[in-house]
Amino acid sequence: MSAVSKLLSLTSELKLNKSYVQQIAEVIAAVIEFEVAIIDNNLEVIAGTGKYQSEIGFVYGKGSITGQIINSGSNFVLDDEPLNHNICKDCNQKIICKLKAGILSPIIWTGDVIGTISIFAFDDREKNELLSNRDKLLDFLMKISALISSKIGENEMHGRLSLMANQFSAVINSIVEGLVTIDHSGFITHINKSAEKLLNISTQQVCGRHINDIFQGFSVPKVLKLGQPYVEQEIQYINKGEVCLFISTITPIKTNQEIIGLVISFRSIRELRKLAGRLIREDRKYTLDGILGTSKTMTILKQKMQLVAATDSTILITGESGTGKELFARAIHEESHRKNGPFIAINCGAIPEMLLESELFGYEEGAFTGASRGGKPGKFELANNGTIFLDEIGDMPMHLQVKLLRVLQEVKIERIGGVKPVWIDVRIIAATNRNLEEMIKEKLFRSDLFYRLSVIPFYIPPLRERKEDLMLLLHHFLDKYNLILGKQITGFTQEVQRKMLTYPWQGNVRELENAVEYAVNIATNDIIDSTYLSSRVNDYFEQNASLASGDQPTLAELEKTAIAAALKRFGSTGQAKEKAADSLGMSRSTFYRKIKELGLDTKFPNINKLS
Ligand SMILES: Nc1ncnc2c1ncn2[C@@H]1O[C@H](COP(=O)(O)OP(=O)(O)OP(=O)(O)O)[C@@H](O)[C@H]1O
Repeated sequence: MSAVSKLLSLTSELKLNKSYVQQIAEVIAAVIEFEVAIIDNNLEVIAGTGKYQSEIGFVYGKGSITGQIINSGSNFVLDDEPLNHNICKDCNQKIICKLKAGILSPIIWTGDVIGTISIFAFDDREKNELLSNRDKLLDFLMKISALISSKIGENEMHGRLSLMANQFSAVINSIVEGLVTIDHSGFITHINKSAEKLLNISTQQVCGRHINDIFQGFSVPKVLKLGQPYVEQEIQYINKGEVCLFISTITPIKTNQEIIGLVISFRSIRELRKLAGRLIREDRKYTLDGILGTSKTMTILKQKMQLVAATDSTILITGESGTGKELFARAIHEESHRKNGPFIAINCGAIPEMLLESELFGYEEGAFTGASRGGKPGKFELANNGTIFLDEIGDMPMHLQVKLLRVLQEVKIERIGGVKPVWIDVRIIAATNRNLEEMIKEKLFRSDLFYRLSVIPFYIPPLRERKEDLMLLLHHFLDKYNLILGKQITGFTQEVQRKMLTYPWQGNVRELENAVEYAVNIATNDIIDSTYLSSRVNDYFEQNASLASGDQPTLAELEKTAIAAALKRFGSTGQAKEKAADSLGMSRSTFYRKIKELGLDTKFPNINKLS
């Protein structure tokens, strides 16, 4: 017990062990036939026999002999009646005290006097006996006193150990890793809560079983022999026929250089992969560098976006669905000085017209039936000091287009039912996959709003127009889903590549990613062939049979023909090659690499002839 808690509860060490000290008192009294008293440092009688048993709980005064022994910490032999003895002069009990003689010994624990153990004589026969054996009895009491101290130490240690064990078990059970401990023969001694969950097994079912009944993939004797920790070992657990793979770390438990067991900590590989996939995705997300694309159009797009990110001008991003409009909008926000402010996205096409106005501009309390108490801020207010992304702006109803135009002109909003304007500092990025110019002609979109929004217009070309990006994305998504799903698929057959390059990808990058995820999920080979493509993709080629037929040139052939044609058209000087690369939407370095890979530079006689 700590000093603080002892003070708070006023519980002495002796009192905490009172049943033990009472037993001691009774044993001594039975052996030496004197009355025994054990009194703590609060001068309270904790245990005793005869008169002292009935005094348990009684507190003596400071002037009592015990009080003085506790103060001095020395043994004492009372060889006369209290009234005649100097030590008893300040005791408030001395008039009624019937003592004839006594021997007192302090109980010392961790250097402090925590009480006394005493034997007393109450008649002349006892007095003679006690005094004639004083040395032996004192020695005996000192030994008993030491015994009590060691028992207190033992109990305290036991208490501390069980507190530590409880804390340790709480820590062990709170960690996400599964933990299994085994003894030196490989029998399981303990598992934590996470292990119970991961193995779908209870402690009772598993403790006492051999580790190799549970895990396959490592040899206990080998680990015990080497005595080295094993890091990131793959181990297998078969649960009702289903194989679960874990990554484990195996650490020997040593005492005095001897290995007495092992701790196996493990995590599900599947979960780790999911985590890695998420981290990769999140890490890469939302910066212009993180947007994949090396085609000329994408490279220029990213450069321009980098430049305008620094300004506050309104941006309109157009492009088919799934081309990455929101991704670009987020990246612009991240590259801007507003990056520490909020990025608020709202899909104007997905919210019912009735709600869109209040979602955008908020409302005051009582603005309409059902309006929340205290009102509600709209997305514009929430985006203050940041960026608002108005997705599917082409779906915004006409009356809200008017209101939005006013916001753009006046940089302030009014909540529905509100009277005072709220000034906002928000950058607007709008996006649509609709042709706003056509909509203007059909009077479905306001031209004044269009011009206000498209201060800086960006068009993201569809995937089918940037084949170089398509191949890059294809392999990126293959790596990503290999990692997430724990597969080792190495690539795509020529036929699949050709199909991927020919398929129109109406859903663009989103659709491509879904197609790869689907294929990696169901593939059982290490290469993706046409059987692993979704029926949507395969149906397309069934309906357009000629597109995917074997008569079609391979990807490499297509590339070779395109590059050769460009070289033929522009020539093979440095400047000409640059123009040729431009015309193919390829970066210069890729173009040079391809020429080399395809053997076009020196081995293509026509080119040299034409240049
Ligand atoms: N260049 C790219 N690199 C990596 N991932 C991309 C790229 N372009 C798009 N994606 C991914 O494709 C998916 C669709 O992107 P996003 O939502 O930005 O498209 P969108 O044009 O806004 O679509 P919609 O018009 O349907 O709202 C997202 O998962 C995005 O991360």
